[in-house]
Amino acid sequence: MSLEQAKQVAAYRAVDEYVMNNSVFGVGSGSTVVYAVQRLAERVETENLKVTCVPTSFQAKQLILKHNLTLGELDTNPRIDVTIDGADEVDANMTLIKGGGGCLLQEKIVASCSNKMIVIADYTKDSSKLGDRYKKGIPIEVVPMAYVPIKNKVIALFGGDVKLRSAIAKAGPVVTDNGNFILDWLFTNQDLDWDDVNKTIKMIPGVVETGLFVKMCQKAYFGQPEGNVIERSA
Ligand SMILES: O=C(CO)[C@H](O)[C@H](O)COP(=O)(O)O
Repeated sequence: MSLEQAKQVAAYRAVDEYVMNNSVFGVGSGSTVVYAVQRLAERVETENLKVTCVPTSFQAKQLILKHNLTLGELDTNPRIDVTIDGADEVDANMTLIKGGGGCLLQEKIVASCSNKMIVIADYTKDSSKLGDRYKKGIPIEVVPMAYVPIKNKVIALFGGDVKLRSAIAKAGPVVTDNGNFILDWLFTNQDLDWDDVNKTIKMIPGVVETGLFVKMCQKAYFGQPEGNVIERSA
């Protein structure tokens, strides 16, 4: 079974188990979420479900519109029943690294407004400790004018290295949906207290959000190479 099929089985399982009629659904971002929205669209069609979808990015909004699902926003739907999102890595304590796709800020806002946050991922995201498998570091969204001092402060506080994320189809840095830059912090100490790290980095002026999701996710589904799905709960 391919990696794509592993993503699909995890996404389908989560949507089948968690999305209910007359509910508000937070739509995460990334390649795995594409399968979740596909499955939701099938269920809306066949079961005539009424679901309002709140996006976590430009990509998520486009997915919702493409499938003719009902688009909502936090102004009108400040409480979300369940958000289903991908992750770059999930550790044994259900701490997540998110933001590989650069959408961490809106993803964290929507997750923070959700009664439940469910992660869907293929088996390569399942780790014991953060950094075991995901080698691109922890994303930090920053106000552009502050990226150099923030980079220096993170290194002074916690070590490792920090890279400004470069765009691929554009010269220069990635600019997020919110007009900010992304720093990727390549940490070397895997035994840090991630709750403390998250809070400390967030206090640096100019930091908008970190890709550390601590105590936010209740359940993760990992699609396996054999086609089965492994579940982990917080
Ligand atoms: O956090 C994210 C985007 O900001 C994604 O959820 C994360 O990068 C996983 O993406 P994919 O499902 O493509 O592996």
